[in-house]
Amino acid sequence: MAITNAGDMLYYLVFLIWFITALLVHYFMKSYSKPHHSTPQISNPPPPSPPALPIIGHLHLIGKVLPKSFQTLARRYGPLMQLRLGASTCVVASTADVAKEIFKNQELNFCSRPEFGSSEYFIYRGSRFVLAQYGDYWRFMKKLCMTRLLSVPQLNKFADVREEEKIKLVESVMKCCIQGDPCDLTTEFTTLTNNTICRMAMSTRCSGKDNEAEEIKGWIRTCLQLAGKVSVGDILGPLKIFDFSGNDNKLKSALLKYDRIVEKVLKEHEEKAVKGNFDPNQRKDLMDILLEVYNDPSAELKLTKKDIKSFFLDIFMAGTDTSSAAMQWAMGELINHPTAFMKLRDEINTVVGPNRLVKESDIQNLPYLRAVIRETLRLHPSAPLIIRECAEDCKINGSIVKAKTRVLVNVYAVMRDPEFWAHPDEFMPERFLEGSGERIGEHQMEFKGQNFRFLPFGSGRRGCPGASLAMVVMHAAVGAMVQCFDWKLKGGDEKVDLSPGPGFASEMAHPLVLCPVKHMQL
Ligand code: HEM
Repeated sequence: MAITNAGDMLYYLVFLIWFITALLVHYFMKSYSKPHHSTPQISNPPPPSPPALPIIGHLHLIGKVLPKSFQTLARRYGPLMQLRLGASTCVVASTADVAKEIFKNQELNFCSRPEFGSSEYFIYRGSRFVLAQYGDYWRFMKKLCMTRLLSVPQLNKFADVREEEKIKLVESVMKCCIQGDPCDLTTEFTTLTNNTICRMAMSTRCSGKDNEAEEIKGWIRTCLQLAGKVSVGDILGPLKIFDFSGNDNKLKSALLKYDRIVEKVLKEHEEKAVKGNFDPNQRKDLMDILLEVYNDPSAELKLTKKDIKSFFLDIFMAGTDTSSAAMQWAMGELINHPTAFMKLRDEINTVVGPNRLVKESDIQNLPYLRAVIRETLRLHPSAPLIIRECAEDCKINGSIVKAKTRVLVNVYAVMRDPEFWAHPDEFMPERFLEGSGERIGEHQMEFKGQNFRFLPFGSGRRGCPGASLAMVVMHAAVGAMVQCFDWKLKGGDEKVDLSPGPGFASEMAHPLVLCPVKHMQL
């Protein structure tokens, strides 16, 4: 990592001094307190663990792509292993059988998420639905998501909004074709998902003339980036209170700015409702629905405005980059597999014809498109490490997992397990087609975690409530990109670089910039 300024330099110097001192203190304490007799046999052993170093634990064994590093370690230490990354300990699950134990057989024991990274510094602490403990607040919000906010009838009411945003995406790429410019698909897909969620959530767009929405998008992006950096705090343990890098403070200030703008949009929605400007036939956006619940004296739980603002931050953070990353991977894989690309285009041509754009209602008649999206999510899950917390001591795979342990289900490893998947590292959409010989689950196209080999959206009560929305947006957008354009690589590259980026998420290491060539006239 390059040190770029004096602040960074000071930070690294202080960190180094702390690190060396702590290492020495740890060594001395250990050698003085070493027992002289061998420790008795433990009847309930913890999960197996690689040999650890003082202070840093297993950090030295971890490469920059976390799910891949964990997959490599699991081959040696088994499907359930314990790792210590600096000050934080976690248990990593890496096979479908162990995932089933966690997500199904012992579901209630693993229904909470731990506080991690930035959560202590969030101004919305206590209101975060994504990080909520399994309890009344989480149950209330989840029910609201499934029955109203992200339910299929509510999604259907906004089909026209998604159609408009998809057309804007096609027009924007077409503009690159006409001008002969390369097209940054990373930005295009992120704009699509941001705008779609923003319009469905609070009837504003995140680009063009709408400055409020543009600002919200900017602050959310900053929050996402800083939240990732602040997770390093987990590794520093108690020393994170010193906030050497200043990221915690930057995150707090970005969140306050986000809070101010969303508060303003909230007021506008309230005024509209009070003035009676609200047309009863007009569809309600998510903010209208949440305000209705906020004002409902008979609601099971009293929502606060902080809960509402926090919910929007959660769905932006959980829903935009995840969907955008999956679409980038799908395009990258398709371009590197021209036979699959042409097979998909032929299917769209046959079902949709040459005179109109593929739309959401076509998806059910496009099995190969559905197989392409599923195969993309199998190879490149946007949330490769699903984080849960164990409520009470329990036994899994012959080992004891202690209460309050963080458990990471490495769905990246599960979905590339050679025991269950033929040629697990190959992009082969055909495996998801009926009669392929590779049985996925009850239904060949199942994607909500009912079988425990295919888990892109997690599983059980805590599974992703945005899966249906993500699926319709991704199918329609990738379908349109294949239907309308041929894609050339920049500067003589032969293949799209499909290296994964660093960290927890599974984004591409480099932005996906390609040269589109018009194939279909709209
Ligand atoms: C390709 C796109 C997406 C992927 C791969 C994805 C994946 C996931 C995964 C793996 C989880 C954890 C599930 C578990 O613990 O079992 C999750 C949780 C969640 N996702 Fe998604 N997601 C996507 C899109 C979305 C969208 C579009 C939204 C909302 C608009 C959303 C909202 C959420 C929320 C609120 C949670 C937390 C649920 C809870 O804790 O109860 N996600 N997602």
